[in-house]
Amino acid sequence: MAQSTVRDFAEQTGVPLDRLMIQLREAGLSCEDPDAEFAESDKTALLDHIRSTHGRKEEADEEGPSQITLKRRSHSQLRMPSGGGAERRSARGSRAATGRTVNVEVRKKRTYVKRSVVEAEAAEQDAQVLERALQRDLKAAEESRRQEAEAETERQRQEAAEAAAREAEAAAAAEAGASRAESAAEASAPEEPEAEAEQTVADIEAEQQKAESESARKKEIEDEKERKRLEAEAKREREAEERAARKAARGKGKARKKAEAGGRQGRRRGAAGAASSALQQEFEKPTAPVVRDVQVPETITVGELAQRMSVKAADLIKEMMKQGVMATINQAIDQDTAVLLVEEMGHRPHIVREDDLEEAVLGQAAEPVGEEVSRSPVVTIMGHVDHGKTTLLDFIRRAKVASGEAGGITQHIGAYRVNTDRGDLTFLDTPGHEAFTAMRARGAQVTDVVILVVAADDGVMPQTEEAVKHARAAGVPIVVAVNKIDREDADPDRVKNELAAREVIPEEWGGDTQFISCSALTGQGVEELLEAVALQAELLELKAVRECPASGIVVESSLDRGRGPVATILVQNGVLQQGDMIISGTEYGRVRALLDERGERVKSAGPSTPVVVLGLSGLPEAGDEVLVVEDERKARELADHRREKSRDKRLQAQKAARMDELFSQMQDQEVKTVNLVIKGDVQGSVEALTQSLTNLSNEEVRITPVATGVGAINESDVNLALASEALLIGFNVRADAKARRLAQENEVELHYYSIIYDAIDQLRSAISGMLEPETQEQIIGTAEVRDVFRSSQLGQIAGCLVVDGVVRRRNPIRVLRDNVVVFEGDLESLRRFKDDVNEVQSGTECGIGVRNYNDVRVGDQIECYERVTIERSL
Ligand SMILES: Nc1nc2c(ncn2[C@@H]2O[C@H](COP(=O)(O)OP(=O)(O)OP(=O)(O)O)[C@@H](O)[C@H]2O)c(=O)[nH]1
Repeated sequence: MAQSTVRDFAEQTGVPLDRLMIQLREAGLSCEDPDAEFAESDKTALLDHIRSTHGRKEEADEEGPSQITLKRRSHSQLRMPSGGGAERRSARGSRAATGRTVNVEVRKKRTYVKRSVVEAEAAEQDAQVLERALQRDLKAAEESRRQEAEAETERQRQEAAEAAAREAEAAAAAEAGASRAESAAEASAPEEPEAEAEQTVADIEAEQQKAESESARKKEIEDEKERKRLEAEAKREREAEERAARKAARGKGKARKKAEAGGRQGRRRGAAGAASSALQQEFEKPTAPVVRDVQVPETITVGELAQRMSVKAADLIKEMMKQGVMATINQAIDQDTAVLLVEEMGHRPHIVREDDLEEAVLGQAAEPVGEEVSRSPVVTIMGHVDHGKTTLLDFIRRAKVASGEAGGITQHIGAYRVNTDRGDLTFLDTPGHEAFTAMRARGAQVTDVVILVVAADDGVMPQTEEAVKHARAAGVPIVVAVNKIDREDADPDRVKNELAAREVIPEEWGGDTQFISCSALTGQGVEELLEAVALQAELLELKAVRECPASGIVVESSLDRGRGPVATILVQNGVLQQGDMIISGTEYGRVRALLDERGERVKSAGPSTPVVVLGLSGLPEAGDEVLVVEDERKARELADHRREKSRDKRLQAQKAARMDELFSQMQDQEVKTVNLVIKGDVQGSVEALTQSLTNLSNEEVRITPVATGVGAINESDVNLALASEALLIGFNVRADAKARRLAQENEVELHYYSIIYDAIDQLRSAISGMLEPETQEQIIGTAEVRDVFRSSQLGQIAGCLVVDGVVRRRNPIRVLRDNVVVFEGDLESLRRFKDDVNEVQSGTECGIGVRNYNDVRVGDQIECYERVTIERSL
């Protein structure tokens, strides 16, 4: 505490200095110099003195009165003139005849206080002030002393701790040293007393260390407690902060959303609110359009494409609408459309090939490399229905196929290898009916030569023409078999003429097509036909690679109850072995057995050999490529990949179809839909039937196959037919017991067919019933207006001559002027002379009154017509 003088103290307290000096002197303190230091001891003494003198002074004052009060009273009279307010104002005045006299009494009081008392009071006040000041000062001094003492204690404690640490270190060092010294001590015994002395010192030091370490340990515990407390506190604070931050973030999020919305609106409306300005602070607006590299796979959903371009799906959909494409966010679009859209939106599309896995798995198999060897030709027989295709093949392979077929028509592709004198020929027996167009087209793709069968008695028919087109499109040479030459009405030249008209020119006429007259029934000319085919094949120099993984084409597939999926495969390259792992479309499997066209087991099949394969996981599609792969894992991988791809594509097609439907329905609400569920024995038949039935669709009736499949009709087919209100068609298949029961319960009709014509005809007639009957107008008579009369009763009457047909009173009419209809309505009256008649024949004059029309003129024509309702059929 800073030192102060007596004068300072007097100034601080406001007590006059001389009084303070008196007080000090009275307290017995020798204070002559007011600028001398006012020590604490002096202050204490002064305080004691003040406290002690306080009571004594009061006692001393008790001697004699401390004050005297003097009182004086004086009287006087005032004379006041009479009247006026003075009288009233005088409270004590007496009334006189001439004036008034007022007695005035004045009282004075004066108090005298003893000087010593006043001084004592002042001294008392000062003493009180001094007492308070001294108390305050002394208390402050004491407090500072206490603080100093505490600081000192703390310092000492710290020093002790430091010393303890030093000691501990020294002890550790000493211990290390002691172990070293121990051996030395053992060697030098005379040093023992010194060692003892050291021991004593060491004991004391150890005692000290112990005490110190004890205190240090306590301190550590305290520190630990403190640390934990601080940590807990910090944790609480952190959590509180986090909570606050989260809350703030939520608030900000909302604010940002609002800001974004505001920003958007702002941009749209051109108004910038506070929110949009916040947005601008957060994001820097790009100075140039951002061009992105966008990977475009084979199929992609609209949403995903938008994401890859970093645009909003809604914007992309808008762009698509501009391009005339309607799509939803989850709809898959094809690669071409996606590329177009990416370009339209100013980005760079990169087409992603999804065949990498195909290449990796199939490798060499896809592209056969190796020494090429000659192979036998694959021949397809085509022609119009009933022109003798099956009979011809039957003759060639000497087996009765035609007689075993339902309705005498070949229902699906069969592949047969036939040994002839001119080597092996592989025949694909394609049916002649138009329904099998798709299969024929597929057959032509694997075909080297086409035998076009034309019945000599029938000539070129629609399917003959179609076969020519398919062969031409596939670039396959044709050999014409002019069949049924044994028939009396056979006219081979007619066939030549008709085909020449379709640019199939016979060799003898300077063309390049061999025409062979034959009879499939008698076998006449069949040898020549085969020779011609062999010759044609020779010209083609057909080759195949034998030493490579086998590959081929699925000709047909069906589900066999005992053997599972069965596929007829035409091997094109390599040699297919039993035990090979093959993949075909989305199916794969190890070849369990190979069967030839006679149903006999074979171990292998080389190029141009048709073979039945057992062991696939499912039914491949006719026309699918078959490839041998290294192992099952790869085959499975690839099959899965393809399945996924095909599912995507199917999804895409389905969605597109729905959209189409939607739009067409919007355009025309009157369209009737016939849904079909078609099941068949083999894939080819189902496909063909589906196609030909779908082709029956027209503007008014749409035929939609909702489901197709191979195998018996089961419960789920019936359920599907129920749900989609579909006709259930079984082609060469029947419903199983459960399905039959379900169908019966729900009155679902089952339509079984084994001849494709029947299915088509029946559906056609069913659909015909659904067509709206057509109403046609037929003009039944015309009359010319020769004169016009007016009748008071009937109004205007036109005198006419019926020039054509008959005019009937009940039929509607039209009035034509210069062949332009001027009125349409009914007849009011039809008269012949004065009689009303119902009809007037041609060449007869009559009077005609037209209802609600009085402007018939001479030269007009009155046309009488009737409306006829015509039932329609397809
Ligand atoms: N006279 C005579 N009849 C024949 C000849 N070839 C076929 N036919 C008869 O013609 C009819 C039809 O013969 P198919 O072999 O079934 O005719 P297709 O072209 O195979 O008929 P689809 O399988 O329905 O396409 C049968 O009755 C045969 O007997 C022939 O060369 N001469």
